[in-house]
Amino acid sequence: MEPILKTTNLSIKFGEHKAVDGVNFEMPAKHFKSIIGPNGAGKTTFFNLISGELEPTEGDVFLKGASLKKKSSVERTRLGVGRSFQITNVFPNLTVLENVRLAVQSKRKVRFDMFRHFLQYKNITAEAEQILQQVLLTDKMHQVANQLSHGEKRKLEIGMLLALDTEILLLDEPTAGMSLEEVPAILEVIRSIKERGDKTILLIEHKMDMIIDLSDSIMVLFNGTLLADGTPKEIMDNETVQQAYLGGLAYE
Ligand SMILES: Nc1ncnc2c1ncn2[C@@H]1O[C@H](COP(=O)(O)OP(=O)(O)OP(=O)(O)O)[C@@H](O)[C@H]1O
Repeated sequence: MEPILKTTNLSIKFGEHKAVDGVNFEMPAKHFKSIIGPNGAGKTTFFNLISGELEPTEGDVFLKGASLKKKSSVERTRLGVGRSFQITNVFPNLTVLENVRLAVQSKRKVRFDMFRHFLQYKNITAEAEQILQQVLLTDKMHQVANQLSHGEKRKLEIGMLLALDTEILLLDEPTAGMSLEEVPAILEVIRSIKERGDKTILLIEHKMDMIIDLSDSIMVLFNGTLLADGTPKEIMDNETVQQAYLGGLAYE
């Protein structure tokens, strides 16, 4: 079966530095793949190349066999490649519900007009509330976004990504900067998305122990190159990975 997402020789140079270097990767639909690798390995740059924020120096990205070379990041989102929002894309003075409602609206490409589209407006609100339930933010629905804790902001980012309803979710370190108490809730949110079974998920995570039992497969980036790609067990048992990465860095 055609992989849903594939890269061929994907590479980008910043000056003389190859941040992503000839990466060939593919994944089937509804698969959960994690990307690990030490600081500066090229993980976020790899995401930026897939989502279209950066243009490759060489190589290409394919969605269901079709080249994305000429597609902007907005077009890629429309085609089904969703990248988690950074909190900077969230309207800080709007409530959590209002933010998610706007993301639902943007997916539906409708203009807000409460009188002419009252029914549609109710549908959008219902969908936004359902998403907030999924990301465990129902009790914060009416709170202004900039008053959320760090962990809650990350849940909101995931909620806004879900609102766009893309087939593929690119999640860049959703637990970054979180306090230890906040981590289980975000992992629960991710697990529940996986268990619904309708998304293809690519997740960058630093902390190996967090993703072992979530992932169908794990790929390891090192100095911009793809060092290994396999089941969690294969990656744990891989000697090159152990030497390059697991020898201390993964649990730092
Ligand atoms: N826009 C840019 N201009 C120049 N160099 C860049 C740019 N973006 C990334 N780099 C460099 O590319 C390399 C890969 O960075 P990247 O952020 O992708 O790594 P990472 O694996 O995501 O690291 P981390 O785990 O720390 O987030 C680094 O050496 C970084 O300094």
